[in-house]
Amino acid sequence: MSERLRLGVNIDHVATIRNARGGDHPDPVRAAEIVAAVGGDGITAHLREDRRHIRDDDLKRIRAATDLPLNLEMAATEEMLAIALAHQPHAACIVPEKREERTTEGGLDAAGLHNQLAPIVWRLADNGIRVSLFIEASERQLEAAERLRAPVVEFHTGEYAHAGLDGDRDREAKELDRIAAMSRLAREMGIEPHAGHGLTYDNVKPIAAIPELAELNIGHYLVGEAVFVGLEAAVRRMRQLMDEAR
Ligand SMILES: CC(=O)[C@@H](O)[C@H](O)COP(=O)(O)O
Ligand SMILES: NCC(=O)COP(=O)(O)O
Repeated sequence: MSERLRLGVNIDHVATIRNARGGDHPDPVRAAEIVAAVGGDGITAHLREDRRHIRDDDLKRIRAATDLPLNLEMAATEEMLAIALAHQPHAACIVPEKREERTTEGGLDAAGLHNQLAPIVWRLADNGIRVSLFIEASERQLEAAERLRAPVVEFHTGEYAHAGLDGDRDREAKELDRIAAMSRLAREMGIEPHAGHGLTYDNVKPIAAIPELAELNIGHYLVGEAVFVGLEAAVRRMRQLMDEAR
């Protein structure tokens, strides 16, 4: 099952740089256009409740500027549901959100939050939006995703990335094994597995080599690299590493 692994580029942190000065530059829409031109498979944007990077009008402009599928990352709230229904992204990835966190620290507790998630997941699905759940790679969370009838899960690769940064090879290998095993299980359950968070040129290949994974979403590192080499070159290089891994 080693189909071409899709690359969704998360452009949140182009907006972070823009917002540092409160103006219009750099525009995440321009980033989305570059991703489309260079052969990226999708745009990911996380409309945080505090609007620290992507803002509501960015979604509208991104939708208008490119035909690439938009994967909207969102908290499971009525406010975000209404925004998703208004903008009709290709996919909505439900993520956990804490106002005070620096970034998304862990996976969504799809098991513990079933009753809160179900109406949101099902209304998105009823409106033709492909729902993904951003979860830890665990059997419990996969079973919860199955109960919620989510067609897609995205495994949070943050722990894998942190283990690598800490130089803890055992933990890194354990995390990788866990993501690989849960990717296999997801396929057995008929759920399409994706992965993302904290992926870089250095750590992407073992993840990209997991044959069951259909998509990676990568953002912060690519935007950081783009400062040095440009977004086009950064996306091309990531694409090349992903292709080499398969
Ligand atoms: C859910 C997720 O992993 C992304 O949203 C990504 O981390 C970029 O957004 P933040 O840096 O705001 O978490
Ligand atoms: N869902 C993960 C994502 O979109 C990108 O995460 P990161 O590469 O910005 O850490």
